[in-house]
Amino acid sequence: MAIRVAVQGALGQMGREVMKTVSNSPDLTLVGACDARASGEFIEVNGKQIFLTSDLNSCLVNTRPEILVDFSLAAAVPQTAETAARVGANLVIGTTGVNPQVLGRLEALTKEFNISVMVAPNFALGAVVMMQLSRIAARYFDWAEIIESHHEKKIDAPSGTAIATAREMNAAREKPFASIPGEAEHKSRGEKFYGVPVHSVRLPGLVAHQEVIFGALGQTLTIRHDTTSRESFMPGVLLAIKEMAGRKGEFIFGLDKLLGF
Ligand SMILES: NC(=O)C1=CN([C@@H]2O[C@H](COP(=O)(O)OP(=O)(O)OC[C@H]3O[C@@H](n4cnc5c(N)ncnc54)[C@H](OP(=O)(O)O)[C@@H]3O)[C@@H](O)[C@H]2O)C=CC1
Ligand SMILES: O=C(O)C1=N[C@H](C(=O)O)C[C@H](O)C1
Repeated sequence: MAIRVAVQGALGQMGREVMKTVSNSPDLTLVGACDARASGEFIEVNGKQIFLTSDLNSCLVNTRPEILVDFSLAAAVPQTAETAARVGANLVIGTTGVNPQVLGRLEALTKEFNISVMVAPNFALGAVVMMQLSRIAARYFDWAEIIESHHEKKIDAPSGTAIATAREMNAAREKPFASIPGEAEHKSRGEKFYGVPVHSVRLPGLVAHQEVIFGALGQTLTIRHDTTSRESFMPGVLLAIKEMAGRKGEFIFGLDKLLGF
């Protein structure tokens, strides 16, 4: 039987792409769509009429999805998750900027309501590989910096991918990354996350890009990933939907966990 899927943030750049992808997938059925901007109208997705509402609770109660996919706003995630948990929908969350306290609450919801939640800062396979390679390189280089570049409409900074990359690079090491004494006085040195300076660029013309630059005596190593279209995220989103359907009481952070890295 096809997996029933609803989308939160349905009118956004990612939400629209996810609705198209889900409705094109023979194993999935798009049953509901929710967005803060909706005013209770039907929208056409691949020839099918889907009811779009700003009332997530009524959307979920009426459509009973197995999975709610969320690409919306970090500030909205706690309420979205509580609402989904109360109707027993599992969550696949791609929204970034979600703080560790909220992640803790999401994990608690999996136990309280016996639902499963997956949060992934990046669903593009290449980005997941970039993070894995950065984890490996972090063991051998004492110096590292991250430059992440995105479209000018991105609200959060730095990107969720950059924060997760820095955290995992730091966790892969036995000692902190090296730094320059007094560098905190210079804003242009970026903001440090887990000891790694992160620099955020926002420009029209960009989609999503990240460079992780490692340095050592007489050499640098650059690991770079470029997203040129939001289609890049869709295979990862589909994998997450299929993997998370039917799971109970699990909390998973990162697509790498589903790829067996
Ligand atoms: N994990 C991944 O692989 C990826 C993650 N992202 C993340 O996904 C999120 C969305 O990105 P993107 O689609 O580009 O952003 P958009 O701003 O295009 O879309 C977000 C949508 O969510 C709506 N929204 C805002 N608040 C709420 C709410 N309380 N309830 C319901 N809907 C709401 C917005 O409405 P309004 O415009 O009126 O605020 C908008 O329609 C971001 O956090 C981004 O970083 C993006 C790409 C890939
Ligand atoms: O907002 C975006 O566009 C993206 N956000 C995610 C992030 O913050 O890491 C993933 C990707 O970089 C695109």
